Amino acid sequence: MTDNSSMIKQATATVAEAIKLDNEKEYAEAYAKYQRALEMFLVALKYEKNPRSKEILTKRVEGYMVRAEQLKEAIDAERDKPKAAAAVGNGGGAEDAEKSKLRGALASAIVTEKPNVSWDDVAGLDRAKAALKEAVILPTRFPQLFEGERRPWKGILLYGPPGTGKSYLAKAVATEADAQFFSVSSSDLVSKWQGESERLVRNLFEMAREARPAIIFIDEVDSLCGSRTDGENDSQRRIKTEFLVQMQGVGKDDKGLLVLGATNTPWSLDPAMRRRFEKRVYISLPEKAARKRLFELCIGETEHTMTRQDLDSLAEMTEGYSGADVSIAVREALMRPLRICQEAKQFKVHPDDGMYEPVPLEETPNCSRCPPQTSKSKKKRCDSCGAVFISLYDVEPDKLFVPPVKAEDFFYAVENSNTSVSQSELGRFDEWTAEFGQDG
Ligand SMILES: Nc1ncnc2c1ncn2[C@@H]1O[C@H](COP(=O)(O)OP(=O)(O)OP(=O)(O)O)[C@@H](O)[C@H]1O
Repeated sequence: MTDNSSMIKQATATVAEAIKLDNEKEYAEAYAKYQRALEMFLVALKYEKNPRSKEILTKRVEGYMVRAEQLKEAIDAERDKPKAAAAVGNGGGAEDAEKSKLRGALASAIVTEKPNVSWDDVAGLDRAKAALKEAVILPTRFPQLFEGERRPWKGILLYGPPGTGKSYLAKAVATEADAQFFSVSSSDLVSKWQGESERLVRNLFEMAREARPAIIFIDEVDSLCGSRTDGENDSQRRIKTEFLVQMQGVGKDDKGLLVLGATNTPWSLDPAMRRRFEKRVYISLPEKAARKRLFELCIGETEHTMTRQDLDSLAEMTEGYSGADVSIAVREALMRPLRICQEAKQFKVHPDDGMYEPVPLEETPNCSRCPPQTSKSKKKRCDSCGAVFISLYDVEPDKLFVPPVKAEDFFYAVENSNTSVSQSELGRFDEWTAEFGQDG
């Protein structure tokens, strides 16, 4: 018998015990057994090669998850009853204290304040924006659009190469949505809260449910729900199971709760997890028009002397760049005037306002009559053109004229930069999109 079939056999035996306990109304024990069985089934799923068997197994796992979720709700409700009574009597018990400790820990792992990124700050990605608006804006603003069988998306996965704006888009959702936003990095959850993580996950969902309408954003969702079970320890498996159970609840009847996930490696997601994200949107490298917009956004209000045509050429030259690559090239270009200031050995004085403008090193001297700055001759001013031979630190701070950034600064920065995403990586995303996703 292969290892996998023995794992399935064990899981089946454990689930049989869970069902028996369930029938005997021993719900807490039944829940624990279901969880254990689910952990084993998930490992088995990972190693199952036969697509048909995989599908059957996934359906079974989902069925058990539904039951585990129902039991959890019943157990929680039962547990809350005496707690509510105790709260009336003496202000809460040990369980409350533990819960608030966990929530305190969680508060440091989640970001709830609103960022300041609007839809317009995100270049391109129109279909992704439309899907997110459908999920988070329309249901609260126009609930009548979601009557009958038309239900908003409950789980959306943003996937794509690094630096394409997945987290940035999530920030736009947080800014624009009229909902409480909970943002967690799953690598943080896993690494910082080992042992506690599964309860933290449960509390995270509880807090979000209480705060509905709410959005839970999980960055690097693959590190929480990946299928790479090699080296995965018990605690990680339990987090994953808890997450799947919670997500199953979201898929069912959690009105007003959206789970937004982001990953650079969608293929490493557990199949069961992948199905929880019913909408999977590819956040691809930006097209030319989006790259042009990215240049504009990254330059913002900074003074420059570029024409529309220069911008067009830059957008053309940066094919294959991610949004993050473009923003790094722009930052590089924006720094070039600072370098001119720092390197300058000569400044021109503006006759109208007395401001000092640095002369780029390669353009010195300013005129043919400028005195040479040798060890013998140290004349500080040119009588002919008025250039002054000083360094940046000799200029009064309020007299410094900052040279605007020029097109050549951008061309230089782009020519000296690189794309961070390889063709082979892109191929992998295309394959995954064809099988499981859709273009953003
Ligand atoms: N479409 C875009 N519009 C505007 N800015 C973008 C866009 N894509 C990337 N950027 C810029 O690049 C930076 C990095 O993007 P972000 O962190 O959102 O990428 P990511 O896809 O989440 O990457 P990773 O997967 O590595 O976390 C952003 O802070 C933003 O400045």
